[in-house]
Amino acid sequence: MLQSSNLTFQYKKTDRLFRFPNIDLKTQENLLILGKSGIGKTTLLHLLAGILKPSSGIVAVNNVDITRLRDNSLDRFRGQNIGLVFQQNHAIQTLNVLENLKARLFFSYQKVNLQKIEALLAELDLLDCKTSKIQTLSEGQLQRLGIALSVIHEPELILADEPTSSLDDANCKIVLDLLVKQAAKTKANLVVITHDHRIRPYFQNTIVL
Ligand SMILES: Nc1ncnc2c1ncn2[C@@H]1O[C@H](COP(=O)(O)OP(=O)(O)OP(=O)(O)O)[C@@H](O)[C@H]1O
Repeated sequence: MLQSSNLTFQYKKTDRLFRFPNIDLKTQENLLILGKSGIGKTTLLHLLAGILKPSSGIVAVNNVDITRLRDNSLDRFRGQNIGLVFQQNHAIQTLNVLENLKARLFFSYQKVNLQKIEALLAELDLLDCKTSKIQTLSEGQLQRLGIALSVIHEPELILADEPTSSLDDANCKIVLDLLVKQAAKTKANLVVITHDHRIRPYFQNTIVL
């Protein structure tokens, strides 16, 4: 469950104060946040992930107000409860696909379960490249690895930043289907921010910033 209320944010040395609409998602509900470039979508996503601290307001993930957590507790909470899908690939280049997923579980304070990793890789059509180095993967494989890294630890909340904007219609559908399916499997809230209106039909809730 994700809630935010009265969220405002101001970057240091700037005048602009962002005010964001309240969010209240029940278990398994998903949310699409739409808005034009520069409106503050990534800023809001970073507030929901606890990467930025708001100037005011709260963000509660599974009833924990993450704005009140101190650095170590916040890192730990985020590692265990939040999965982030970035536009750019965030895999560790010196590790192969399997090692990246093992590392992700390790940093989430979870036991490394090879069967679980391989099952997810098979679902995302990545099993054949489990020992491949990151720099040898195709764009599509990298994208699917990004999804694998964001869900392997079965987070309560999956946050995705523009996961489809550079994709053609066929790949856009593949990525969205995977995200929605993975979120449903672990009963997670899925929040996607984008300016890509093609993905609107996938979502129960939409906020336009
Ligand atoms: N670290 C920062 N310091 C000062 N201003 C910033 C910082 N990061 C972002 N901004 C400004 O805040 C505004 C909102 O940025 P943000 O990245 O949240 O927008 P966005 O809606 O995600 O845009 P886009 O769709 O282009 O990625 C922009 O005007 C940006 O220049």
